[in-house]
Amino acid sequence: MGHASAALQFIVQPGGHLQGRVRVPGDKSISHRSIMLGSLADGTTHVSGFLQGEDCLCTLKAFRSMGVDIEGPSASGEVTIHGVGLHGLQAPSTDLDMGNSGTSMRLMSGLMSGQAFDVRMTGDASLSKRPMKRVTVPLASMGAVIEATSAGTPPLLVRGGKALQGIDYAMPMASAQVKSSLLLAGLYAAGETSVTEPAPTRDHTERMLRGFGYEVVTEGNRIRLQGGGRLTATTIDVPSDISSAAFFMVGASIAEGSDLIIEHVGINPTRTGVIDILRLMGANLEVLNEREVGGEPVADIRVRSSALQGIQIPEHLVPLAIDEFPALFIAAAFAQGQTVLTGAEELRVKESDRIQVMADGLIACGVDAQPTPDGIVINPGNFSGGTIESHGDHRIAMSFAMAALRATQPITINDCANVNTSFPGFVELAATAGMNIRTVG
Ligand SMILES: O=C(O)C1=C[C@@H](OP(=O)(O)O)[C@@H](O)[C@H](O)C1
Ligand SMILES: C=C(OP(=O)(O)O)C(=O)O
Repeated sequence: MGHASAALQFIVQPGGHLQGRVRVPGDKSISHRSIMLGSLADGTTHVSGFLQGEDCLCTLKAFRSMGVDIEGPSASGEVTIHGVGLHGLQAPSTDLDMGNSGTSMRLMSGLMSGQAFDVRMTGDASLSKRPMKRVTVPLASMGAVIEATSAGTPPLLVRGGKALQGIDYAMPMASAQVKSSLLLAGLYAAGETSVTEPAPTRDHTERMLRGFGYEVVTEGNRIRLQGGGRLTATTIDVPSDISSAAFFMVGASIAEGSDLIIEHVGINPTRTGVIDILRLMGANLEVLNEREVGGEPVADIRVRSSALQGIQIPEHLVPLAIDEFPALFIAAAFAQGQTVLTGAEELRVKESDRIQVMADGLIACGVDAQPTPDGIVINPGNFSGGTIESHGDHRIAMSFAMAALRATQPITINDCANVNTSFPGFVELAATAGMNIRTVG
């Protein structure tokens, strides 16, 4: 992981529009969870539409190194997982490399806490700076023993052979990773584990556990399960990732003359904040052909260009669009009037500090962007172009690529190799849809 060149650049020429039909890769959150639960189930789980991004491949390799026989992924994203049962994992002979993936590190912290063996989990430079106390502290209160750096960052050494006890935990931040980590530890804990979220977050773990026949109760913002059950193998059809679709929603909204259909997008209501926010800004988005695929709602999304308005982003939408803010800041930069975001301090602890890094990039392009502790104020102006430092953050890189559609000068984006963590084939797909984008390095 992360061996691709850090010097990879995107060079995007200004102008153009997006048209036709595109299908973006599979959902990252669902792909991770399909490997985890499929590995721990009794029986054989078939996954289609699996995201072959580096993040999910880290999760897949981790389970292979713990003795799970996993076939694929095939070129079309088919994966077959021969589950070993909740107690069938074996000690890996090496550290588990989680690459750039916070989801892998945090969810696995919970799962590994319930195993009979020790595991050491490492990550790349970005992941090694991300906060893990948000999982290690509540897991410790369940009886887990996890060693981290003094700053509470990876590498993490998770000690095995500990008896876990269920807890009733009120999460201090709205995090699906923390919720999922505790629920996965709860599978191994005595009694009930319950997590209360301050605001709804993505519920893929709960849905997928139910899909594997495990009872999970959701009452308002409280989610609970009993330890000691079993998972039964199932079939998982992974929809396209709305977080990847978001770049194209923003690109088609800002680029005059665009008319794009993004196919088979997951529209789980805990993920659709980006649609709500863009609509509040005046975007022309149609949700077509809604259907249910393997327990997750899916639709085609038609996007036509429109004149966007700056808005005050409602705080309740923040967790429902958490990964889409880099793209939404680009939309705001081309809107009429000011956009204000608050209540989004979580953006500072993603693959980069997404508030600061986006503000720096917008300013480099000539836009007035003022970071605040928990958000940003964007005053759209003359968006010229320039050179952007993505800091190895995939979502920063793809967001600025889309900005070129309305910029007046070319945009060069540095350090783009990590686009492969979530969106392999981004450059090719963007070019097919009408962008003038190439890679160098
Ligand atoms: O559970 C998940 O799959 C994810 C949860 C979110 O993180 P947080 O739980 O830290 O908000 C999100 O940013 C991440 O890309 C994926
Ligand atoms: C925050 C993200 O992922 P992770 O936390 O898994 O690294 C993301 O993909 O935007």
